[in-house]
Amino acid sequence: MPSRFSPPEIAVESPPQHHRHLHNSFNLLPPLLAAVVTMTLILLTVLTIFIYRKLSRNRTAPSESPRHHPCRRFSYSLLRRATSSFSPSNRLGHGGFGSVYKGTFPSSAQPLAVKVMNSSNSLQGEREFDNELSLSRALDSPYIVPLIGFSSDSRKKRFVLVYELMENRSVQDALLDRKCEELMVWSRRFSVIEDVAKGLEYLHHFCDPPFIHGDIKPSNILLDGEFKAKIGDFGLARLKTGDLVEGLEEDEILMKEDAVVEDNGSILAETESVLTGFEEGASLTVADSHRSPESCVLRVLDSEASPALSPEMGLEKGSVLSEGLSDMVSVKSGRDLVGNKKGGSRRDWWWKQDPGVGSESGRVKDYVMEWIGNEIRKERPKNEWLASPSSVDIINDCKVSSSSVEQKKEKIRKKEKNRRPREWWKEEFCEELSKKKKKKKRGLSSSNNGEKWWQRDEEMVERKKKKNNRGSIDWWLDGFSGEFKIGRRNSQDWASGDIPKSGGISSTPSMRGTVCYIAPEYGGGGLLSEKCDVYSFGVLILVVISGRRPLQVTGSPMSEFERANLISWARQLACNRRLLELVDPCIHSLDKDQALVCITIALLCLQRSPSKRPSMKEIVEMLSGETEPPHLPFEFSPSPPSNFRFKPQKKGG
Ligand SMILES: Nc1ncnc2c1ncn2[C@@H]1O[C@H](COP(=O)(O)OP(=O)(O)OP(=O)(O)O)[C@@H](O)[C@H]1O
Repeated sequence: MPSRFSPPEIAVESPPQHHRHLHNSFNLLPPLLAAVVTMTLILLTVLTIFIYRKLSRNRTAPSESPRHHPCRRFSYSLLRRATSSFSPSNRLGHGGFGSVYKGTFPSSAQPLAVKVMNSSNSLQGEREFDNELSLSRALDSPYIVPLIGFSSDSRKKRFVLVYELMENRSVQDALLDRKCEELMVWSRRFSVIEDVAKGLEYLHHFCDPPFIHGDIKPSNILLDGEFKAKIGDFGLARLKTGDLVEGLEEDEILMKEDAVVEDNGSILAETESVLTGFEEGASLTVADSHRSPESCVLRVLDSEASPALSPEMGLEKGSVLSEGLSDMVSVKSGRDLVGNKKGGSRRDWWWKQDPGVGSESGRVKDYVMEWIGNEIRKERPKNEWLASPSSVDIINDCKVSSSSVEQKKEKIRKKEKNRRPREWWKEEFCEELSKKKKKKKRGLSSSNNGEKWWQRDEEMVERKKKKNNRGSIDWWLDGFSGEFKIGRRNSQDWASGDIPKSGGISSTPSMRGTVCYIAPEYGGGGLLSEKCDVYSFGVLILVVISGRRPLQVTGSPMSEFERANLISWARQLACNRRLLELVDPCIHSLDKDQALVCITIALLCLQRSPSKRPSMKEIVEMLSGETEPPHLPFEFSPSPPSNFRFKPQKKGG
């Protein structure tokens, strides 16, 4: 019988205690690892989300803009790539505060215009950037250049604005420089005028809050691919504080009578008042006298609002601001200027013949005079008729006896061949100035009697009309009222000129407009009102219709001197009922009625009294034919033929 084998009992030793612990640890390891990995993953995810959100906010964070096209923040490197490192070949143009480049994002085909503000040397660029950004985001109209985005880094002083590209660039560029064939059709020019009028109407009356552009001129009117015009560059724009502006319009200007230098329509007065500002602590930098006066931007820099000018920054009164401002007539002004007449006559600048003695005024004089002289010489370098009064005689003699003209011309040509040309135009201006001086001495021009300056002005026009024997230069100078003017300001002006801040919009009184486009009352120290835009729009209409700059010397001598000042020429043509002569001869398919309406509107806009200028709403109605333009004011009524002529030198015997 098989015995049952029972295995020997093996004493099973229980594992030692530390082994059990080890075993337990091994058991715990996987979940522990899992926990660590999970935690790490969670941390990484959170970190990634954080970084991603930060990056994406930097690149594309939508602003609180009410616009349909949200204004986005772009990284500087993205914009650099979009413009091939701001390559000069992509440069579309250059303004007072930097350059504009064409670009495209790698991810989209939309072409862009990238404006890089040069703010390395002054705060003005940064200010314009802030101003433009705050305002443009609030605007949404087919007549305004859309702002797509921006990039800003105040530490590195990089401020960039990104706009929709306007294929045909500015009116200045397309009409005055390139003379685009497309703009030689009347309907296109008319639609440019209409579009700008509607854009300004939107700014003044429909957008919320309403704005004043402050710098309407051809280089700020951009043309898209179909030559539709849009208003751009809101760097000098301000909030239109309706009641304040309208309420102050007349009273404040009246109060500023003293601030406005006697306005008798003379370029000398205008030029002088600019210079007077300089005598009192202004600064001017003019890098290139070949550039036209309208390429100069007047910016009055308040000493308090402009740390760029503070002594701590090493800049003193009258010092040159910066390279970047080189095309600007910049006037440092402010409360310290109140009545601070320096010793000597305010008109002394003219007679300071040595610009090198450190006088800023000398430089301004040089600028204006050199520019006119350059223009004249540039166009007709061989025309010795310009060289001396005796040459002018030849012109006059031409009318009398054409047979001897050639002989005389030849004689004078030989005589003056090696002589430095006498600049007759300078002499004329000097003559005019001394006449005014004498007049003032007699006290004629100081009578004030509480009249508004424009009333005096209009009376002067009437007086002038009655007076038939006007000097040759008077007539030509009529249109310059305000175009070159910066009047004195008193502390009250500055205080009242400071429109209260609202919605982060710059209210600094430190900015002006552009020479030739700036309204006389604003250049003369008044407030910026929507009527300043209306005035600039008037100049713009004349430029668009005539295809000429507001100050331009070209072509044949006699007619050109007459036309050089576009505004006075238009006024003169109105008096002589020859308005259509203003129309660019290159224009075809002209609608004469439309052209007459446009010129009439321009003249209404250019009235010296801001309150007499029409509103943009009224202008749009006139342009659309809804209402008839009113009759031109009395100053444009027909008068006896102008006495404009070159003054022949009296000959002995
Ligand atoms: N959105 C745009 N599309 C195409 N071209 C543009 C655009 N914006 C500006 N430009 C071009 O760049 C030029 C310079 O513009 P910018 O606004 O910087 O200066 P400006 O208006 O000429 O002078 P400033 O601003 O000093 O008065 C314009 O004249 C225009 O030709």
